Amino acid sequence: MRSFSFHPGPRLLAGDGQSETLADLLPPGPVLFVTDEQLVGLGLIDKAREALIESGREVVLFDEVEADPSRQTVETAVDTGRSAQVASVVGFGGGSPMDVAKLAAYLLGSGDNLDEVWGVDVAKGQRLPLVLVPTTAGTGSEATPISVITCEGGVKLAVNARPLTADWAVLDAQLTVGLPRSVTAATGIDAIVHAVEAYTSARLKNPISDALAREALRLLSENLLTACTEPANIAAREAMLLGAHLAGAAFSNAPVAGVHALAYPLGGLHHLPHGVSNALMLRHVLQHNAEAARDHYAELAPIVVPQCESGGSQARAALLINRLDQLVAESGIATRLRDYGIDIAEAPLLAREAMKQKRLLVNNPCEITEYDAQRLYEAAW
Ligand SMILES: NC(=O)c1ccc[n+]([C@@H]2O[C@H](COP(=O)([O-])OP(=O)(O)OC[C@H]3O[C@@H](n4cnc5c(N)ncnc54)[C@H](O)[C@@H]3O)[C@@H](O)[C@H]2O)c1
Ligand SMILES: CCCCCCO
Repeated sequence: MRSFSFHPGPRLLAGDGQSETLADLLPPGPVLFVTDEQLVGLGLIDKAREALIESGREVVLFDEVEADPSRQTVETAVDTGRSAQVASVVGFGGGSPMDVAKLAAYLLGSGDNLDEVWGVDVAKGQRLPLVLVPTTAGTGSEATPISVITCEGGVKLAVNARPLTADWAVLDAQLTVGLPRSVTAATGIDAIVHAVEAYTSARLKNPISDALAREALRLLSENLLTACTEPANIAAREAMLLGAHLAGAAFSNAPVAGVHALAYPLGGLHHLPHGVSNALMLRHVLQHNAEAARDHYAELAPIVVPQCESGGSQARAALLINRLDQLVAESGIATRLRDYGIDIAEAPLLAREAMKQKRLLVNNPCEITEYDAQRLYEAAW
């Protein structure tokens, strides 16, 4: 067997109503509860917050997280937690609040500054106790040691280090039932991209990530459209949440690549939702990769197109790409850059920005040059 390492994620607690058991997972003392205003307004945090208060804990609410959170938001969350001398942190929401919560727990616990810890395995300090509760399905952020922050000029930077791994992830699909169709679709596609890119990750692909990615892709591809069309279908919602978590565990160890690298500038510069950015670039990057990743794509094809055991690897790879593209379209996501007011003349700038994501591009099955990226953005326009 080729040598590899694998880091398991947080301990997992799953099932209805589990988000109300947070008090059992946290030490005594004030809790920094990181979420966003919309979730507060929807009442989604109420049961969890009330349970913490009933347990005798002060809940210090930080609900200022925006989509694709900024450095400033992280620093404000840290200031809030430091002022209240919190003993633990809860991240409750989609990837945006969870990423802020991870960094707040780390920076409060270690005393490091954010600018000291960007990159892979730079953060080596201690963090505060941390529990993550995802409400989208999803980034899988609750499973990863990663936080992605949008910095000056729209450049997305990441902290990717084991201390950011939460103590617990709590999967409570009831929290995702109210996801609007557009968010269900975008976050579901993001999870599918995590699974596919982990399976073809050039440097760190490994048997455990492969197994997680395959099961994630099965759960996600079988349930995405049901979750979109039947939002109250709890079985579909559970499958999506578990699939997103497994995909997060997969890419934590076999990192994402070209689709994400080209998606980031669309989020950073145009504030497109993260999942939409991935959906826009998915078909084009997979087609670019098709020759280099043909065998791996062919191995994944029967998961999303069950009757395709026959046919050569090239044909099955094409079936995978076409089926995923069909899922994006049927989920209702508009799939052209022009649909979001982006001018084709921006392709060179977007390509230059994508090239900054070298830590992602090195995981792609084949090279993506700046010219390739420009061409892919033009194809996506
Ligand atoms: N750390 C990681 O491993 C990782 C992985 C992928 C993406 N990300 C990051 O995650 C962010 C995107 O996260 P996201 O796609 O989950 O979206 P998000 O957290 O930005 O939320 C998107 C919108 O959906 C709303 N929402 C969330 N849950 C809801 C619910 N249950 N019902 C109704 N509305 C709900 C939010 O209020 C928000 O308005 C990006 O910053 C991306 O870079 C991180
Ligand atoms: C190191 C960057 C990892 C990216 C996570 C998916 O958005």
